[in-house]
Amino acid sequence: MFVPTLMGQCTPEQQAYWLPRALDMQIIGTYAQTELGHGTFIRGLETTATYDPETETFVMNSPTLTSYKWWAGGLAKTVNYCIVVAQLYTKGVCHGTHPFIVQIRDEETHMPRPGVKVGDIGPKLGFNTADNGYLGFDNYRIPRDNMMMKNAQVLKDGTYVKVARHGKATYGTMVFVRVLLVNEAAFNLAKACTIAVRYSAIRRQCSPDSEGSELQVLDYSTQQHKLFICIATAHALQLNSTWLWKTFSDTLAAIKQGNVDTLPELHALSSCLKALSTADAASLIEQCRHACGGHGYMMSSGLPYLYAFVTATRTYEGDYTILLLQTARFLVKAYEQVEAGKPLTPTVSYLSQAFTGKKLPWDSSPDGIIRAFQALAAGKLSSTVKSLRKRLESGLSYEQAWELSTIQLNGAAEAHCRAVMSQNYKSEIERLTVNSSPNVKLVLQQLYKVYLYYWALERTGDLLLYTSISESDIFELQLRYEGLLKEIRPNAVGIVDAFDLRDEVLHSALGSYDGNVYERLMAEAQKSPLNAEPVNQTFHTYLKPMMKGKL
Ligand SMILES: CCCCC/C=C\C/C=C\C/C=C\C/C=C\C/C=C/C(=O)SCCNC(=O)CCNC(=O)[C@H](O)C(C)(C)COP(=O)(O)OP(=O)(O)OC[C@H]1O[C@@H](n2cnc3c(N)ncnc32)[C@H](O)[C@@H]1OP(=O)(O)O
Ligand SMILES: Cc1cc2nc3c(=O)[nH]c(=O)nc-3n(C[C@H](O)[C@H](O)[C@H](O)COP(=O)(O)OP(=O)(O)OC[C@H]3O[C@@H](n4cnc5c(N)ncnc54)[C@H](O)[C@@H]3O)c2cc1C
Repeated sequence: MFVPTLMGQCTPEQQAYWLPRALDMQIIGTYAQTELGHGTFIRGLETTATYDPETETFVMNSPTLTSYKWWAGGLAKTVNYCIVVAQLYTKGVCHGTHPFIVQIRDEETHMPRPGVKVGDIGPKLGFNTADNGYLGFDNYRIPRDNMMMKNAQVLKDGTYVKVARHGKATYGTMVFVRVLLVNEAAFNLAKACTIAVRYSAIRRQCSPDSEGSELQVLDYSTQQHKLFICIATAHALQLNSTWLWKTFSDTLAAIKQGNVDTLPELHALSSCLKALSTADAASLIEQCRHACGGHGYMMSSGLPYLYAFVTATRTYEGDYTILLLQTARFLVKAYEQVEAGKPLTPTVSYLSQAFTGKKLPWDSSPDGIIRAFQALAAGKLSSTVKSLRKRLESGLSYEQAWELSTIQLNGAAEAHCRAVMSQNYKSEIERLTVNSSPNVKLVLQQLYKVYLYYWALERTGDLLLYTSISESDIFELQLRYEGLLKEIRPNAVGIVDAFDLRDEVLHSALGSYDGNVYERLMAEAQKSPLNAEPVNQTFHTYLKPMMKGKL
């Protein structure tokens, strides 16, 4: 995040100085925004940068324990510079949070600079190869030029000048990384399902009739139900990530031309897609582990590591709930635009036809299911706005009414995001397979249908509320879903092979291409230090004395 922030928040002159040094690794940096006391609420950060016109420096301070920076990757022992987000004070006025480039260690000795307190935050659920750190300042001075001045400047005399056209321009790196994380979620989920599907083709368990041989566990319908949604979701996330990247690039190009009109929609999209893709990837990776039984619990399966790595993405770069609430803000505004008869931006344009007051007629075709997801999102949004307004009418402030409605707001944002993802999944497959063979088309269509049927069946309660779906429609959809799993089964291993992930990347005894699962599990077990000697010394120190009653 260090380099993208240099690119996004520095003036051209600052970039010319800092970027070559960072890209050449002459300096190593990190992004230190979160503090012990605040991560989500950026405006509540406590680190201060107070401008002193006498010396033309900023004085950095950590006034409280909770103001210590906490979490930045590589901060503890690796980096010598970091981007510090701090409350800017000049001429006695606080201008809110701004980013600064701060040298924290000597470039030769790597010793922390006087006035800098830096260390490691300790072991975590995962990410233990990263030295996430803490950082505090005691009247530590940095040159005025180290304020990142693309979006706001402090002149030599201390005058504050706002440059950016959008109030949240300094949040740009977070938006960029949220966009990248959707791709990251797809990649890691593809790894997990490659491991679990390959293993399920090797693993045999139980024989339906006592005479016959044991079945590959991949032949069980419940196993297919666990795994094929993982494959389908990996594709859904990958295609949505490519689409989101294009939306991001288009917005960035517009911003460079001085047009910030599409930023709110990009923020709403990157927020909900980051939230849903990381949450879905983490829970489906855990599902892949379940699908591998006991061996999935081994570190050598690769799955615990993948889970620990990906579950963090649900939190960092904006917590799941917080980001869905950002999308909800955008949706409530879109609702008001529909009421006022104003035009809508592309990804919410479906709302303009959605508030008919009638249930959408159920249609079980893929397009029909996508329309149903849209109706569901619109229905939830409409009920949420009603709740919000009822609370306002009862005399509550907007903030109070909003807070009480946040469970529903999150539900509406999740439904909206699912509708957007489903629509993109379908249209991207159609776009990308125009020249593909009929077989490739067929398989990809089977996968997106799995995605649509799975989520329709997961949301039958909502569909009953907002569409005319009947009990027999649900029954018919369930049978269709189960039939689809059987159609996919013969190609399942081929489909995950097509992710084209090398054994070195999978790093799994269960998921290697050659399928030598048991040999690899045994070889990995041999690496345990406990296998280095026939009798461990703890036998003599503790067990034997205990057994002889001498402890
Ligand atoms: C290139 C390198 C990265 C590679 C990554 C790729 C793959 C990963 C692979 C491996 C990973 C390895 C290492 C990475 C590990 C960890 C890195 C982690 C880093 C971090 O976590 S950095 C810290 C991130 N912190 C957050 O995300 C904090 C979350 N909080 C916020 O974003 C905001 O504070 C908020 C909660 C959204 C709200 O802010 P606030 O100032 O209070 O504003 P509001 O009053 O709520 O809203 C006002 C207004 O502004 C709009 N808004 C808010 N944010 C944005 C935005 N970003 N852009 C545009 N507009 C925004 C908001 O919608 C409101 O608009 P209104 O019109 O409704 O008023
Ligand atoms: C592995 C990892 C790496 C990280 N790397 C970095 C880094 O390099 N640089 C950096 O600056 N930060 C980093 N972070 C910090 C990360 O960005 C924050 O942890 C994240 O933004 C969440 O903020 P928080 O920890 O303050 O959670 P909190 O905001 O305290 O969240 C706690 C709970 O409260 C809820 N909550 C909070 N506010 C509200 C609200 N307004 N409405 C409803 N619910 C609310 C949340 O949903 C959550 O359930 C990293 C974190 C992790 C786990």
